[in-house]
Amino acid sequence: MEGWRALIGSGKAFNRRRPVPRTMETTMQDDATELDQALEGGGQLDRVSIPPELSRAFADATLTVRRRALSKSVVIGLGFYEAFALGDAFAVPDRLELALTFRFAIILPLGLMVVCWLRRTRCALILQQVVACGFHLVVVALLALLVVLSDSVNALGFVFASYALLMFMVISMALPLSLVAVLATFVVLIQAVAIAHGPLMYPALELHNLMIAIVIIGPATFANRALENDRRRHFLLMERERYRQRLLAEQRDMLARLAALDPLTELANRRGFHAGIAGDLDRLAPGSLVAMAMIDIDHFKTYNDHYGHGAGDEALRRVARALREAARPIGRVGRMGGEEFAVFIPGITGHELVLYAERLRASVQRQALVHHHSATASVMTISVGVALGCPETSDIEALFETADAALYRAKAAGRNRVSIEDLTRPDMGACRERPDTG
Ligand SMILES: Nc1nc2c(ncn2[C@@H]2O[C@H](COP(=O)(O)OP(=O)(O)OP(=O)(O)O)[C@@H](O)[C@H]2O)c(=O)[nH]1
Repeated sequence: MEGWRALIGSGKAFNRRRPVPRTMETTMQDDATELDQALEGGGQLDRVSIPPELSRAFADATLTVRRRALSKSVVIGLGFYEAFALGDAFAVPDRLELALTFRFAIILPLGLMVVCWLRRTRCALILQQVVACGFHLVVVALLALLVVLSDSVNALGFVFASYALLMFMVISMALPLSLVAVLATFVVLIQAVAIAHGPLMYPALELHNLMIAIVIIGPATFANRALENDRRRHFLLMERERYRQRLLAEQRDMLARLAALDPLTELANRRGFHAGIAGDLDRLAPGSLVAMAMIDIDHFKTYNDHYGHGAGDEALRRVARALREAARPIGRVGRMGGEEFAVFIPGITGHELVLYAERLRASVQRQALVHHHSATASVMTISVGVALGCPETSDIEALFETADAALYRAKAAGRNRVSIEDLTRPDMGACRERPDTG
């Protein structure tokens, strides 16, 4: 059987592939175009829009990144809060004990609890964002309390620290802009209260508070938006790449199928037919026989000459349909070129073959395609040459050649008939026919 496969070549997969509906390909092209458009839109400040049907996928794809950003911001924030304990001696010398209590007895355990919770929880992202923001706001509130309670002017340094903290939160936590607005409002209000009750009774400080807020919140929001746009662009690029890969694979499949198909009759062409035979041989039970039928339409040239090429094409389609029907369920039909067809019949016995070949011949005659210029009959007919062989002892080339010779004999004997050559006869090979159970 090896020799057969070697001759048939490697195109085995073509026939087994499922046809892809044209609509799927078109849809994927449309999707890729929509993604192109989405990628083109959106500058640094304009939000890069995600097509509505992808918004869920985008949310899922960025969920891990956003969750990680939250716990990272709390961990990094904690590092800063504890490290800056050293500055308390300078900022609030009169409230040093309270400041250290805030940092180590409240902020540290609370922060650790929030980090643990953020890493474990699977609750809605917005809730996690609110909790993480809440933690940072507690820190801002405690610093503000120190400003209020301390008599040291240096305590006002905590106002600046709070704005630095706000900038860090807005940039690092991948927050939605609505939450950024709420967060910023809280920080500004807390600072306003702290300044109003702080150690320096200087009304202009409130104005400074607002100016600092604007200077900090503006660039921080810009950075937040730019990072969000980067996340969106990255997602869209990945999606577009995925669509294009799928489209390419579908187009490759379609090309392979087209390369194996005869466009006129939609039967396998010579290449597809050979590839199909390779698959049939793979599935063949050991010791089984196979047959090849070569089929040629009788007096097709005169049919073309008298009825025209268009009618000839239609006749070829009708013959192909008739053969495909008659060859079922075991035979594989292909168009070898011109008005020549072939049927490969795996797992058939000599006795079955006689009837099978006759069925092929009769199927075309039954079409009753009027052919008044045929020297054989008044309707279109075919001649069939069949070779029965054993894959273990003879090769596919020999089967084709023998079937061709049988076809020649059928033509010479008057056409519209079947001629069978048996390569499994004791003098020609070692295979034996299975007992005919029919
Ligand atoms: N309409 C049409 N005609 C085709 C096509 N391919 C080949 N033919 C014609 O098929 C005819 C084959 O003619 P011949 O090879 O002389 O055979 P024949 O007339 O059938 O004679 P016998 O086979 O000896 O019975 C030629 O006229 C080709 O032009 C095709 O795709 N469409």
